[in-house]
Amino acid sequence: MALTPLVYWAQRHEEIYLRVELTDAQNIAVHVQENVLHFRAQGRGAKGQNEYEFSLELLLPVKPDEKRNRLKAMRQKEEGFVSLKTVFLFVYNLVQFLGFSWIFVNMTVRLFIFGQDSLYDTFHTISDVMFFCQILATVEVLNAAFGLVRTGVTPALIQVVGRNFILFIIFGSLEEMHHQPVVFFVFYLWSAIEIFRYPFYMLGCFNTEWKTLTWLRYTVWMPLYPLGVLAEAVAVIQSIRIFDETKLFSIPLPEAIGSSISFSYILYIYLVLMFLGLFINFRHLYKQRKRRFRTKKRKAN
Ligand SMILES: CCCCCCCCCCCCC[C@@H](O)CC(=O)SCCNC(=O)CCNC(=O)[C@H](O)C(C)(C)COP(=O)(O)OP(=O)(O)OC[C@H]1O[C@@H](n2cnc3c(N)ncnc32)[C@H](O)[C@@H]1OP(=O)(O)O
Repeated sequence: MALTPLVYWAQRHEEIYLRVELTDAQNIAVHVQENVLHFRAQGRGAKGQNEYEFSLELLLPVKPDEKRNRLKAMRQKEEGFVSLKTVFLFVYNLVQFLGFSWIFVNMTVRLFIFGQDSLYDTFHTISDVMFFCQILATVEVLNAAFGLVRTGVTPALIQVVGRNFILFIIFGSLEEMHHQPVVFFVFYLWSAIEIFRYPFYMLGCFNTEWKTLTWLRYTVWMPLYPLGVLAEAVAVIQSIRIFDETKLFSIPLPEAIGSSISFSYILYIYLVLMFLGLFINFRHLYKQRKRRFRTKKRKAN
C-alpha cells in the first residue's frame, strides 16, 4: 500500500503552495479535479524509499491558470513561426548562393579558357540563371516589407528595381546589347558581392558568424557598388542610340504634336535616378557596416 508523505502548506490571497517532503522523487503525477488534488510519486520520504501518495480536498475548485496557458500557447506559436522563418530564409539564401556562385564560377572559368572572347557571349551563357536569381530577389523586398529581416524597404527596392531594369529592359529587350562586353562587367560585379552576402545570411539564420565572411560582406561592396553603377550607366548610355533607332517603347503622340516620344528620355531620367540610388544605398550600406562593427566591438569589450 502507498504511504502518505509529509506535506507542508503555505497560503497567499489566491495561491496555495505545497511542499512534499520527498527526495529523489521519480514518476511524479499531479492531477487536479475540481477541488481535489491527487499526488503520487516514488521517492525517499519519512518511511525510506517507497511509493507515496495523497489526495487533498480544497474548499473551492482550482481556477485554471488561463494567463499562463495563453502565454504558453503564444510562445509555442511564436517558436513555430521562428523556425519556419529560419528554414524559409535559409533555403532562399542557399538557392541564391548557388545561383550566383554558378554565375561567378562559370564566368571566371570562361574568362580563363576563352580570354577576351568570353566577354561577348556572357548574355547567352549566363542570362537564364541571372533572370531566375533576379526574379527571385524580389522576395527581399517582401522580406523587408513584412518585417522578416531587419532592413529598410527602400534600399531593397532600389537594389531590386535598379538591377531588374538593367536586366530586363536594357539587356533583355535589346538583342543588340546581348553581345556587348558591358554585360560581362555588370554580371560579374553583381555576382561578386552575392557570393559573400548570401552565405553570410545563411550563417546568420543560425546565429553563427565567420568573421572573415562578415568582413567581406561589409567591405567588398565599397569598390563594387560604384563600379556596378558605373557599368550599368555605360549599358544605359549604349542603349540610348538603339532605343532611338528602333523606337522600341516609344510613346506615340497625336499627329498634330509630333510622331512619338522616344524611350531615351526615360533613360536620361533613369541615369539621374541611378546616381541618386547609388547615394542612398551607399549611405545605407555604410550605416549597416558601422552598426555591425560597432556592436561587435562593444560585445567584445
Ligand atoms: C523606389 C524605386 C526607385 C527605383 C529607382 C531606381 C534607381 C536605380 C539605382 C540602382 C542602383 C543599383 C546598383 C546595383 O545594381 C549595383 C550593384 O549591385 S554592384 C555590386 C555590389 N552591390 C552590393 O554590394 C549590394 C548588395 N545588396 C545589398 O547589400 C542589399 O540588397 C541591400 C538592400 C542594399 C542592403 O542589405 P540589407 O539592408 O539587408 O543589409 P544587411 O545585409 O546588413 O542586413 C540587415 C539585417 O537583415 C538580415 N538579413 C537581410 N537579408 C537577409 C536574408 N536574406 N536572410 C537572412 N537575414 C537577412 C541581416 O542578417 C541583418 O541582420 P542583423 O543586423 O541582425 O545581422
